[in-house]
Amino acid sequence: TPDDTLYQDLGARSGIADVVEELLYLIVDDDRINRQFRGLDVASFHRHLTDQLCQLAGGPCTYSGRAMRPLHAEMAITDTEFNALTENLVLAMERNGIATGVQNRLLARLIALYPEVRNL
Ligand code: HEM
Repeated sequence: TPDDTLYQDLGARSGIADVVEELLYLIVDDDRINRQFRGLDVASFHRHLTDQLCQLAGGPCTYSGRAMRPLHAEMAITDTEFNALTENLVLAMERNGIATGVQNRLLARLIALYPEVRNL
C-alpha cells in the first residue's frame, strides 16, 4: 500500500481543496503575481491544482491538467514570483490549521517541480 500519511495529515481531498480555495483568494489580492492569473478558469485551476497536490501527497487522485513545463514556460516566472506563490500557499495552509511540519512536508515535495515551473 502506498504511503498516504501526508495526504491524511492535510485533511484528505477536501482539506486540500479548502487550502487551494484560500490560495486563490490570496492570489487575487497579491499584486506581485495576480497579473499572471488574469482570465483564469478558476474552477478548472482549482480542480487541477487540488488533484495535483492530492497526488503529490500520496492520495488517491490523478492529475489531469496540462504538463507543468510548457504551461508555465510562457509566463517566464521569476524567483520572486515563485516565492510569492509559495508564501501564499503557506499562509493558505496556516489559515486552514495545517501544522507547520505538515506544511513543510508538502513544500519538500513541491520543490521537485521548481525546475519545470521556472523552465530551467
Ligand atoms: C511549485 C509551484 C507550482 C505548481 C505546483 C503549479 C501548478 C499549477 C497547476 C496544477 C496548474 C493548472 C494546470 C491546468 O489546469 O492544466 C497551474 C496553472 C497556472 N499556474 Fe502554476 N504552479 C506553480 C507555480 C506557479 C507560479 C509561481 C505562477 C505565477 C506566479 C503560476 C502561474 C500559473 C497560472 C497563471 C496558471 C493558469 C494558466 C492557465 O490556465 O492558462 N504557477 N499551475
